[in-house]
Amino acid sequence: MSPTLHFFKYQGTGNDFVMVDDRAHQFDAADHQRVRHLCDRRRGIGADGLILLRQHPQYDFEMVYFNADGYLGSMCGNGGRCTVAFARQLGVINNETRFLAADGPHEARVDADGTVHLRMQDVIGQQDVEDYGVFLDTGSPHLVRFQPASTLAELNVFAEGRALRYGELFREKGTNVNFVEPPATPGQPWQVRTYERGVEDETLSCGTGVTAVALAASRRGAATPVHLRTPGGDLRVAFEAKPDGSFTNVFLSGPATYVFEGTV
Ligand SMILES: N[C@H](CCC[C@H](N)C(=O)O)C(=O)O
Repeated sequence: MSPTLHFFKYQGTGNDFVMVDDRAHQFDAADHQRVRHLCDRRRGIGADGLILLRQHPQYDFEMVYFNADGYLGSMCGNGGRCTVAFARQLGVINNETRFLAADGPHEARVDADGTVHLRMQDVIGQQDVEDYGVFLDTGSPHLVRFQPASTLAELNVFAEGRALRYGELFREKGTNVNFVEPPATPGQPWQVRTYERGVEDETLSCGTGVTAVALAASRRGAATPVHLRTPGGDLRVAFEAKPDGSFTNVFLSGPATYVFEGTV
């Protein structure tokens, strides 16, 4: 039997997380089965991932992110914003912070309306992958596929995303897969649906995913900040494109909301 656990539930544009105040480093991160169980929507609390907020000697806190499959994931953008809101709720930070995540240090700022602006790592560049789309690493690996007009709503994201994620090209490490519909008229948002590695399903939104989409869209004329619409809500990505094809000052902005808490 695992010891009693007090948890908090957060969501950011419908990407939902079990959050644990593990400042004391007591949660067994190697217990994949327990994490998977807690994220199970029928047998547990239910979430796309679980996040530990841990104390760190050099940063305000450390964010340790697990996918719903129970294993440590790479960077999670929506989870990062939620962890910042959680740290604020716990009184660990005020409105600005510097914290550590799987891909290195991040800075964030919280507006009066609760919007969290999360600084992502610089992105080295983007790679065209045959007919598959554009590949970028925004802290997590992402394939970006631009779809023809008016096809995104009907697309079978689960089947198509899964085939690519387990396909020949990405088999070893897998990838997240984002399907994008450019705006029909200028000023409208870029629409995005994402199949997530580690959740192994479509989620309502993926933060590192929309970041990848925004940077890929910048090559197709999207100006910073890019407005993106996921099934779970709207996000914005601001960036500075450098002449060598890399990106710096990348910020992911959007809501991060407390849902409930409990004990299991
Ligand atoms: N939902 C997350 C992405 C998690 C990446 C994860 N699925 C992995 O590939 O390890 C986000 O908002 O950025």
